[in-house]
Amino acid sequence: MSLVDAAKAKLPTQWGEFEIHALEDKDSQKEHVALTMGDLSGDEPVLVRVHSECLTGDALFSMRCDCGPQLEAALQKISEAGRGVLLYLRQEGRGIGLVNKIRAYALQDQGMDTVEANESLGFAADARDFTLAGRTLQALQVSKIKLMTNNPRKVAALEEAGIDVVERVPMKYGKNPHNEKYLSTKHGKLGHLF
Ligand SMILES: Nc1nc2c(ncn2[C@@H]2O[C@H](COP(=O)(O)OP(=O)(O)OP(=O)(O)O)[C@@H](O)[C@H]2O)c(=O)[nH]1
Ligand SMILES: [Zn+2]
Repeated sequence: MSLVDAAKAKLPTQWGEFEIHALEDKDSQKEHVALTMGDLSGDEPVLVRVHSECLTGDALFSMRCDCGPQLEAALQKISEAGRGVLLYLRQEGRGIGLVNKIRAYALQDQGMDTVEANESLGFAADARDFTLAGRTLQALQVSKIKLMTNNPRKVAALEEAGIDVVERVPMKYGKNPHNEKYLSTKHGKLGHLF
């Protein structure tokens, strides 16, 4: 497999101590991250968040989306369970990269919704390769999970990749006046369950 669990170390956070795994994807040359907590072996399903990179929302406090609050809520839930995995996948802008995401934001500033903006730039509404999530979990030897998401495509893609998703845990966090239209488009056009 081209995805290698290349290095790991302790990662203390405000939600407790995780183990950080740096994963090297030899195909795309991208470096992904998995934060794990507790013993992941055994038959009990593992609580998992598959999070796509959003530099603006995760690190720069943007209120255009719900990514930052979802990221924090996921770490909180894993810490409460004492066991789980957060995959941080480098799929910025639903796979179109940072520069194109900001171009898409500029089009949204002129009135387009998030799907129209992607399409007008020549991209699919969602350009992510979700098989990566399955490969990452396989690299961590996790096969039975409770998935924290509102996105049914993530559930389907993981099932297709051979991961047993026994439960979907809703992630409704971070709604605000600036992301209302974004969230309603996710629901109306991208199939998110809110
Ligand atoms: N192209 C584009 N990408 C966006 C926009 N807003 C947020 N994103 C990206 O969308 C992705 C959000 O990913 P996730 O948090 O995994 O969310 P999701 O697929 O909506 O599903 P959930 O698991 O329900 O959160 C990140 O890669 C963001 O950078 C936008 O307006 N345009
Ligand atoms: Zn975001």
